[in-house]
Amino acid sequence: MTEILTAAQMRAIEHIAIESGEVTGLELMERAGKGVVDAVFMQWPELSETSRRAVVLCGPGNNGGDGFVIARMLKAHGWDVRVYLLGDASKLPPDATTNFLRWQALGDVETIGDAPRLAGEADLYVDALFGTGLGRALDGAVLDWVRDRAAAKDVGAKTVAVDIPSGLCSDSGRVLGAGADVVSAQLTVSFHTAKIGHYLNVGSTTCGTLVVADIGLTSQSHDGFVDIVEGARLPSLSKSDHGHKFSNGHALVLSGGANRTGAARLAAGGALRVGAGLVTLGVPHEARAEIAAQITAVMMREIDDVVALDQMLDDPRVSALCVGPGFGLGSTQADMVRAILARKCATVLDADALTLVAQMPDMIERLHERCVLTPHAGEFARLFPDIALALERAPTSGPAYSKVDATRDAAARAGCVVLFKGPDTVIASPEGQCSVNAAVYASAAPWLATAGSGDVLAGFVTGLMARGHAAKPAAEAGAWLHAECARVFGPGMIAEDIAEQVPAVFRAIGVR
Ligand SMILES: NC(=O)C1=CN([C@@H]2O[C@H](COP(=O)(O)OP(=O)(O)OC[C@H]3O[C@@H](n4cnc5c(N)ncnc54)[C@H](OP(=O)(O)O)[C@@H]3O)[C@@H](O)[C@H]2O)[C@@H](O)CC1
Ligand SMILES: Nc1ncnc2c1ncn2[C@@H]1O[C@H](COP(=O)(O)OP(=O)(O)O)[C@@H](O)[C@H]1O
Ligand SMILES: [K+]
Repeated sequence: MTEILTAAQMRAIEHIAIESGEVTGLELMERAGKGVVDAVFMQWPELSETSRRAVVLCGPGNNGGDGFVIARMLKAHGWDVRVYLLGDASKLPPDATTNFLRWQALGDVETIGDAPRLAGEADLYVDALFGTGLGRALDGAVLDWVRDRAAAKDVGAKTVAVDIPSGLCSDSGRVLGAGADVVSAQLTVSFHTAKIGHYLNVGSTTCGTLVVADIGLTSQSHDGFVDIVEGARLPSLSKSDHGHKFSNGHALVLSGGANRTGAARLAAGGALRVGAGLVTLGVPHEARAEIAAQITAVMMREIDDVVALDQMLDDPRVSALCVGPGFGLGSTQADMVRAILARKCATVLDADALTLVAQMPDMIERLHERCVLTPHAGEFARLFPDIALALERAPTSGPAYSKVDATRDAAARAGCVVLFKGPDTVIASPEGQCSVNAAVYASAAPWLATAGSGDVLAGFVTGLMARGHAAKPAAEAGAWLHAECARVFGPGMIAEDIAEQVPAVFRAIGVR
């Protein structure tokens, strides 16, 4: 998996490289500037054909230093470049000072308040105001500029953000301050590796296209780093040539009563498609006929109460459970969730099961390391109201509390894996290992926003756990497959279509 970093982790990597003598800060800044200019010409080849007008906004730190490098390089391409500085040049950090002086030998530096902002005033705006060092909300002349640019309706102009759009917190993808004031970029060029904030919250909608420029730093993996889930790096999902159905696991999906069995059927279909050897729907008596009419390969067993459930769970071949989709919120359902948790079996808790856990104070303690909770934002807020509040409160300073922080805190409290859904799905283990399944940028999967798609995801994760995958890898693989199925199907997809795409997705990633 590819790591994404916090600002502090990036600074540490840079520090180690500089201290070891492998590279100087000035060399890194030069490569960063070149990375941005190369990416601009790659993204907009028409800009390299004739000379253009660039407006470069430089901040008081090293992000501003990158801006001076970019200004110099664009000038070398024959561009008309105007540079605007926020703050006092004498207070720039050393490498930024060097590049400020290099630029000064070529052109003027004006103050930020004078920076052009109206329609037609520039072909390219370079946002080198703040990068990983943003510490508080935009204000003063920068805020005015950002608001004026947003209002300018300047269709021809392009904006490239250096490292991250200014105003966006690089650890959380949240805009600092109570408003939504952030530079809106069509292209963002980050360095070495993407930052967590490029993927979470509004990060992906603010950055435009995200390009990561290699600046020659070596990767330094660390246990605490957050990963992006990638199809090419999933655990093997192939079936053994010599297996039989039971060796691929038996998943039990509990259904609700008559007229609300669709969710459990979607989950069961998902579990079967990802390769569980058998899938049984546990069905209350009143829903038997309804379900029987609508299943074929999925099996059915009547389960009306805890006694019947316990009998089923006495079969050691049942290797994973899914409870929650369309399940109901009555006392029988609550007792069944308790009975399931007592078994310490691989279990996905979704939808109504999450609401039951949130309603019963004793339930959270019963969760265990083989459980996966799959809340959307509303369910998350019911389960972990204080954590959700911290995530909703407008951040006044950076780094802001992020969805990664929230999911890690929730997993630690619950003592199990939490998969916090959304285009930026975050998966965390109680030990703090964390990954993001990012259905954004080129991997966007907007058609997943459809009724029942979460039920299919719960089924995918259950099926993978039934096959023997541990909770976190199953959650990661399930989330990735879910989004990839939606990408393969494309527009017009409904929940029933998701699992149908599994064969194509499996073939594409070499599963056999
Ligand atoms: N790491 C690497 O390997 C490489 C890093 N590189 C580049 O360095 C960038 C990081 O540089 P950085 O650490 O100097 O931080 P940066 O984002 O320039 O801002 C800090 C300054 O802004 C100020 N400030 C903050 N918020 C503010 C606000 N709202 N309003 C007003 N002021 C505010 C803050 O002031 P203070 O909070 O201290 O008062 C401080 O002066 C990184 O994003 C990348 O572009 C590349 O060159 C190559 C390799
Ligand atoms: N815009 C989107 N882009 C990518 N994935 C999305 C988007 N909207 C929703 N999803 C995914 O779709 C699923 C929806 O689940 P959920 O909210 O539980 O819906 P339901 O209860 O209708 O099944 C989650 O896996 C979520 O991550
Ligand atoms: K920036």
